Amino acid sequence: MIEGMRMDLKKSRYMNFDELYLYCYFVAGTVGLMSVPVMGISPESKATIESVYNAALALGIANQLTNILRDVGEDARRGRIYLPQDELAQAGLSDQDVFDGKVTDKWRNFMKSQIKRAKMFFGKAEKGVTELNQASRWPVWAALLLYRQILDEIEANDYDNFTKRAYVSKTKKLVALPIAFGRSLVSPSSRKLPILGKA
Ligand SMILES: CC(C)=CCC/C(C)=C/CC/C(C)=C/CC/C(C)=C/COP(=O)(O)OP(=O)(O)O
Repeated sequence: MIEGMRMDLKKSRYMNFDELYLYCYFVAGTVGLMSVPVMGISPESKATIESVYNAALALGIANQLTNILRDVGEDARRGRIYLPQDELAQAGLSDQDVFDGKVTDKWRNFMKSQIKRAKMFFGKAEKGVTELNQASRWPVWAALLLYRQILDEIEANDYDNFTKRAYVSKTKKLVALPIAFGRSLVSPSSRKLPILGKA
């Protein structure tokens, strides 16, 4: 984690997703990994320990990617671009376009693919939540559902993450909590098929 903070002080550009992933791993993936022994794995879980850690790591990465996508405008105003440089170029975008902050079709398409990838990490994370101890499942489901909705809000803002800060309304938060609670009642043993434990 300290390495990630060091990296953030030294770097303001990421050449490709591998570099960005490493940064996300350091600053957020590590938080996810450290949470597992604190929260505990359910005694009923038949999943491999490795698969639970992988899900926790994925939630850290998903959260950090979401943070980055939400804060594009704010970061650009501080001269920072966390988006992968090669993917920006492939989309026909330059740093200057990010600094100019105009929502164009190129930007929308670029953002769609970035959001899709972040959602994929949330998907990986979902597979591990049920394996956690009962008491930890509700807050983790709540955090996952609420944070993932920030991505939906970026879409709802027509991908304007330059001038708008995507956030989840109080009403949507209140709706998410009972949904998270419902999901937290699913225990590892009540699963029909063991979906974890395989590579
Ligand atoms: C899914 C399973 C099996 C377990 C759960 C494991 C957990 C709790 C994962 C979550 C890890 C987590 C909370 C990561 C934090 C990521 C994050 C959003 C960091 C934000 O850091 P900054 O970049 O300082 O934020 P700002 O940009 O808002 O300042």
